[in-house]
Amino acid sequence: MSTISAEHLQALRSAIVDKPPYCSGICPVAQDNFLLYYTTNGNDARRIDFAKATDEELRHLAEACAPATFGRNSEDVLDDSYRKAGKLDKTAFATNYFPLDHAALINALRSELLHGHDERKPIRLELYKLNIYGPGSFFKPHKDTPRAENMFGSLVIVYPTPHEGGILVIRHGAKEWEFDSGTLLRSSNEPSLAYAAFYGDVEHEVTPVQSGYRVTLTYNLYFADADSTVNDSSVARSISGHIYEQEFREVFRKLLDDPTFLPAGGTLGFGLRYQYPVEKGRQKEYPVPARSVVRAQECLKGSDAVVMKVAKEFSLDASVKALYYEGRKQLAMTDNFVPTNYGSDYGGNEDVVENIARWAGVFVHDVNAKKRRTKLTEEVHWVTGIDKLNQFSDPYLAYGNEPDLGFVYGNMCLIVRIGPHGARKDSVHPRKKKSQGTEGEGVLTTAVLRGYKTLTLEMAVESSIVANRTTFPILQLPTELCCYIISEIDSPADLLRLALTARCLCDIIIPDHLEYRRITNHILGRPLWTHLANHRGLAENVRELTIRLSTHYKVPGGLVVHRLPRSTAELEYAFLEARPELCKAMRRMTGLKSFRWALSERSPDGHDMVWETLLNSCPNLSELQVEDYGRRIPGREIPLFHEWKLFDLRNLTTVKVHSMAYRTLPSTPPALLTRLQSFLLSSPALRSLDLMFIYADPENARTPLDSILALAHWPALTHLSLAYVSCAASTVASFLSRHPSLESLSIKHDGEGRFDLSLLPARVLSNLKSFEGAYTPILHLSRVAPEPPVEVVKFECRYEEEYAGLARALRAFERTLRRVEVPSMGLGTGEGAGWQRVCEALPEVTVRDHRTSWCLRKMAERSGSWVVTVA
Ligand SMILES: O=C(O)CCC(=O)C(=O)O
Ligand SMILES: [Fe+2]
Repeated sequence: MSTISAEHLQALRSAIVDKPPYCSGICPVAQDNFLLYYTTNGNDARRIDFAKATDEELRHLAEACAPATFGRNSEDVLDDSYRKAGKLDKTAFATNYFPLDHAALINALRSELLHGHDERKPIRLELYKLNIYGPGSFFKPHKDTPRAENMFGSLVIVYPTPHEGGILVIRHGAKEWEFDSGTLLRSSNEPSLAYAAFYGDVEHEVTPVQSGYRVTLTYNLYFADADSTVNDSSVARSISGHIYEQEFREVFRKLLDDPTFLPAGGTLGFGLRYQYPVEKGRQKEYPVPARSVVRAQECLKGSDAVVMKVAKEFSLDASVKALYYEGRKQLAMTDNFVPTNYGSDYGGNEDVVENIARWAGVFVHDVNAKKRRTKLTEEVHWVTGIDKLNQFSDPYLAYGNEPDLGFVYGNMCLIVRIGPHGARKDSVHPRKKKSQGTEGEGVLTTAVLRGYKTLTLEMAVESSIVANRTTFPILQLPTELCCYIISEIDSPADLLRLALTARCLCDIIIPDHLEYRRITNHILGRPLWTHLANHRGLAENVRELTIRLSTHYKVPGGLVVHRLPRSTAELEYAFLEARPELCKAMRRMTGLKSFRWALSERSPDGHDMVWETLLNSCPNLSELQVEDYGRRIPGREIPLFHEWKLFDLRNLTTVKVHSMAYRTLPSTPPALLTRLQSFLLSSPALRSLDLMFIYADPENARTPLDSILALAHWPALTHLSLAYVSCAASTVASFLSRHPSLESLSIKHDGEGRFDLSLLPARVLSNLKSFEGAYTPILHLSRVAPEPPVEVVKFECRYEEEYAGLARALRAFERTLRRVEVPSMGLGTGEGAGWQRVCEALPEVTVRDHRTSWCLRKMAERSGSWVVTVA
């Protein structure tokens, strides 16, 4: 563990006391630069020379002015208890003073206000207003309204008209500075103007003028062009800024030389003192912009810039990081913002922040480190605290029974890593060290390595690289190859792990891949379809596309909430309009593997446009999940579900088809089975099958699966879920005997054993881990899977008496059973007592009740002998 004394921290802290967030001074100008022409009634103009203006002339100017307004909540308001001053808009006057003509002033602005990269950027001034503060005029504390993304501050020029008071007070953090233009100008022997320039995010006020007139010109300060820089190295250096920086440098150098200061190395944290932009604005036409901490790092201001500059001079590893909070404690620290909107990838309602730390960064000040048994904890010694300036909150989808929005809170900070005494120049960087080993063990997962090794092998063959091919460092590969490897990785979790091994990978993987791997959108979320259609390279990175019926959706860059049309007719129309755009986007998704669609709209062509697109443009599609909640509308020619081209798709590994399309049809349409049969039988690689068809009379109508199950052989099948089906017991028995690989089996609503397990040979399902079904099949379970690895049983209860039998049947699984789930427990009946019986028979088992958890919780309180989890 690194050590640091309170005095050491204090020494640094006092050396980094806030650098003033403004610059000010006086600037000599030629005698004839003080002229102002202003209109008096819209047509006539008057001339005033501020170098020798009389009181009478100034009073006339004040009378020509309108009362000054100010911005409040994006409105211009007039309120003379807040601001009392006169103003002229820039169309009402002309001056012959142009600040840009005065190199001394501009150089002072650059060198004192701007830092690093920004110091050399060209700046643009925009004249904003003329203000006149007569006796009693003032402007209460405020921040100026930013007028554009590249506006960084304001400049105030004060004419040399005698005045007392009207002091500009600037505040930032707990500090305060004064710019007393009246006194400054009085002290000058040559004709001069006073100036003050400050950052946009600092608070300032003008105290009441006691006597005379204070006349100002205000300017907005912009970067002229964010990408170009001025190649003029003769920028004047501000003496005061220099002294300040020098002091911090000296204190820091002394500490680094001191063998008692972090003898074994360690990490210093600095709260940022200014607010920074983080949006990279990469995806201009798309509403959700990409963010990066690097964007903030490029434009550090004031003391933040000094810390960074000095740390870099000492070759220390210094960078801006993102911090994520658990409650009020910082918990995870990452090299960049981590997209939090992966929903189930983050374990749903589980602790998102903990996962951010585990996957994407390090834990900081982690009180639970022992419990988590993680080595990724980095102790940060905070030199200065973190305030709210750069706080952010990121939404994520929390999956419970219904997806819900959750928020993760975070901030940014500046981190400086320091090496052990004696090797101070080699900064400590735990994560980097890790990835310098063999392919970053423990960070890269098998999927990454698989892609990586395949590639290096291919390269070796192609270019006869023989030596040391398995430790080929990924970062030395040409960018295209790197991208190729990245595109081989499907899992967002793996992508994130790889991204966080190096900043340059982060910049490619997060915005271009991670954000696009899984997309969930409403079909009417058209900006996204257009965006994907226009960006082939990004669309190719989509692996999973979900179109569902909800209000919020995960799209690249974040989550969006769609407001949907109210009426069905409007919705149908909007839907038909949007569908070609969806298809256009899908045509670009050549890497798509999974397509999920929860439908409610019915369409006259059975959505064939969508299925055809999948057939023709998505050769890698292996997963299809369709939930059709649409109703048949009487009198409308709409093809029956089984007629859709959906059933032309082939070679799938996961198929889920739930349809309520037959809710209004009296019985099973035989044609469905022919299409369904050829569809399923041409998917020999099937691993997961989930079928449900509901008919008008769900108690009696069942989908007969005999002909399909008699022929099917899916050697890889592990998951089978069937609802509202029937099949002869002998067919069931032979089908299940042919599928010993099954790990999870669910038979719901089969009308009391129409999918009858009674003839099943003993021990056929020796891999079964999870079973869901009614009472009768559960009674057969212990015979079918006698060496029971069964861990989860879901149960639909129908009669009171069944509980006793259930308790007995489940005892066979006592050793392995972890959970019993009760999907549809009713209230009020004798069920409570029944469940109590089951639970008492299985004291180690968790009972999970999806709907009426309060009922079980009540019982748990009473009995105290069993565990209940609330889903
Ligand atoms: O006149 C000054 O010194 C400051 C004026 C000001 O804060 C403003 O116009 O927003
Ligand atoms: Fe202001």
